[in-house]
Amino acid sequence: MSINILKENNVRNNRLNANALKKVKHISHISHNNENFYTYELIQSIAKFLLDRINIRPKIGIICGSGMGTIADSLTDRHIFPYETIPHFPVSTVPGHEGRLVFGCVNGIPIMCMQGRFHYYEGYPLWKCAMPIRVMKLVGVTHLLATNAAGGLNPDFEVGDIMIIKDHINLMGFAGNNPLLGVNEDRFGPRFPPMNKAYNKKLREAVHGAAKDLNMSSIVKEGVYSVIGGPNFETVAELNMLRICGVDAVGMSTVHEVITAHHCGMTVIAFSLITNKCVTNYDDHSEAKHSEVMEAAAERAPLIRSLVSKIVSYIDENHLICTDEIFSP
Ligand SMILES: O=P(O)(O)O[C@@H]1C[C@H](O)[C@@H](CO)O1
Ligand code: HPA
Repeated sequence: MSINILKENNVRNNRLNANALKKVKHISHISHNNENFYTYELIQSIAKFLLDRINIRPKIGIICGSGMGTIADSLTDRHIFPYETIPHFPVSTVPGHEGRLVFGCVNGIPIMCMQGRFHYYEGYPLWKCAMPIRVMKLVGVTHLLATNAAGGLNPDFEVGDIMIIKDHINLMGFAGNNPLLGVNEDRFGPRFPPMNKAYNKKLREAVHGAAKDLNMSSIVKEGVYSVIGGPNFETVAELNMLRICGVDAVGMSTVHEVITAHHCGMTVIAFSLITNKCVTNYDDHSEAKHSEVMEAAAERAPLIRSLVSKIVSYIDENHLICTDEIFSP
């Protein structure tokens, strides 16, 4: 390669790096600082910013998993806030996560929906990934429905199955990483929140009921979700270890949101769409791919929308029955 071409390449690379740095600086999201700078008052100001601009008061929050953004697209009377237009919000960087808050209605019931979530592997500390849950809380949301794409580890699970999450194993928590790290904000919840009832039993039963009504019981399962930090998919040995530990599906999200929501007294229901079967055998040459995850999500989009719509109606009609499981902040 001639000296001139090398020089041109250098100039070009420097320009690209400078642009990337500018973007990172602009979105100011790369931080591994353990100090949660989202004070109660700052979260209040974000909630006020949103409430000042919408005329609905949602009690139900939804988080769209990878490739499941059509849940938000199907809301009626939508008011959309791209994350970069909301003060102090991080931005989404993952394909299949549009990166906006969508307010609107499902069956006339007001909803606050994250069309795109934040993952630890994007470079955000967990307290930052989970911050929108506290915004939901101060907007008035009492019930959270979290969805995600996950790899199926239980050999009985097929691609396209939906696993209602009955419990989780917080692997990142085992390593000391938790969205509640740092000084506790008592106005959100207690220093040491219990987690044995994180996934509301009545709502889990209601989802089975909804699945039955929709004739989809055969694809709706229940199980334990475990979170890894990502972004790499798991090794064979890691997956075999998780299976021995009782894990049915593995993913890279949701747990930090559920912990934060349960901490501040929200009632939680969550489900995983099984988008790929985990490779637990060295002779199996298939590999997990994000494109496959997105395809499986697109395929199931209509069924997921129907299920979400049933769950939302159930919560709206019955939400008072769950208040015994809420501890007040
Ligand atoms: O946001 P979710 O948990 O649905 O996304 C999963 C985990 C990774 O972000 C990605 C891998 O394909 O999908
Ligand atoms: N592992 C982790 N996260 C995932 C997977 C997986 O197999 N599929 C979708 N998200």
